[in-house]
Amino acid sequence: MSVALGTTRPLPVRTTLVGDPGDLLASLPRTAPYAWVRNGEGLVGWGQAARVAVPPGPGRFAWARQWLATVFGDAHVDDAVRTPGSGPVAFGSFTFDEDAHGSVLVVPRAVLARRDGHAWLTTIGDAPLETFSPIRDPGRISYGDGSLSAPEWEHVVARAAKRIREGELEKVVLARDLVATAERPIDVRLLLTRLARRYPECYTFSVAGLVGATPELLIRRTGQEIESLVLAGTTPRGTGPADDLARGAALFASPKDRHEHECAIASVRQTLAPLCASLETPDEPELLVLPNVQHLASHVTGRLADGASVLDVVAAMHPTAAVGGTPTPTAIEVIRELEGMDRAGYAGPVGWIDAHGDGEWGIALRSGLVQGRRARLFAGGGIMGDSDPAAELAEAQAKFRVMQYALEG
Ligand SMILES: C=C(O[C@H]1C=CC=C(C(=O)O)[C@@H]1O)C(=O)O
Repeated sequence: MSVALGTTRPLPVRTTLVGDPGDLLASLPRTAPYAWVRNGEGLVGWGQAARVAVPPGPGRFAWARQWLATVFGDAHVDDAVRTPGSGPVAFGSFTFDEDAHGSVLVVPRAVLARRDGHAWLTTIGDAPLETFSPIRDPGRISYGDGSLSAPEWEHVVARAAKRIREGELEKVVLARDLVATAERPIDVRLLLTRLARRYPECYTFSVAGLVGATPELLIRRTGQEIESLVLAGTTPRGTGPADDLARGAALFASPKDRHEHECAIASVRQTLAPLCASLETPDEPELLVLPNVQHLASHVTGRLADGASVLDVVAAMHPTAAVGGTPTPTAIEVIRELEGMDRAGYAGPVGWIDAHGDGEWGIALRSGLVQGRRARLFAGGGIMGDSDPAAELAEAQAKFRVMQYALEG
């Protein structure tokens, strides 16, 4: 059934190879751009062939999978490319909290993609597509506190650390929001272009107003193969190469950060193992150096045991301890109690899925929710018993810089 076209016609989908399209993001029209781009490769989409608000609740991923099965199953597909991301594709963003409204799936009317030197275009329907319009600058940006001021948030971090020391839980990830207001409406394409240029190693994404550049790959599924990049443990960049090196070494040697990272790896291992015939997790993390921060990073790979789709794997993994905590149920309660804000799609799964269940989903970090002239920016960090509130605030400020740069250039 074709939902957005308002008819009971199946979606007529056509994918063809195209010549090098250049910068994928440069093809996007102004309204509702969808994107998942890293190092110049990925998928961008525009228009809407079908869209659904996923109802909140514990069954939301199963509901989404069912909806996708209906929309994709009924489509008339002419796919000359037959690769992950060809044929009909849905972009999605799920709220961090399963009880929150705001999760969405969209099948764009056009998807332009590039991988390994090949580019392809998928279109749905015959109606003319919106064409490119010039990108406009949003003008001066001013910032205000979101739900908590910086000192209030430091206080909340101290309370969480105390509860960890008292044994209630092992780790919790706390975040805060900043509200950015521009002089003129914010053109998401400008943010995407700046993010992709400055953070090429990250996944620059845009789905239904949620925009960012996340370094954290929750899961990529290509046939039976899966990959994940687990991040936890962070230090801001230094003042120069020597300071960077010293900070990186200190991060690597920090028991607090290593423990924080081990919690994140353990949660990923625990949720992936039952789904996999084989699973490889490294013994030691590596350093991932980004323009604003350095992270402890572990690259996880595996082979699925059966035909689970990428969304099934997302459902099993979310929320990992990199954005929730350990143990997960207690951490979620503490987040609801202490943060005092709705995370919306921040720290939730964001990405794309095709009709064969392949796809790539990240954790929506270093992101903001853009609406008109306003954007709510989010950043947080893993809190342990020995966390220093001032250091956690500095880490969150460093993470905010990603979206502040996207807004201001
Ligand atoms: C919660 C965030 O980062 C997570 C991912 C990587 C490193 C993290 C950390 O070191 O605290 C966090 O777990 C954020 O960017 O808002």
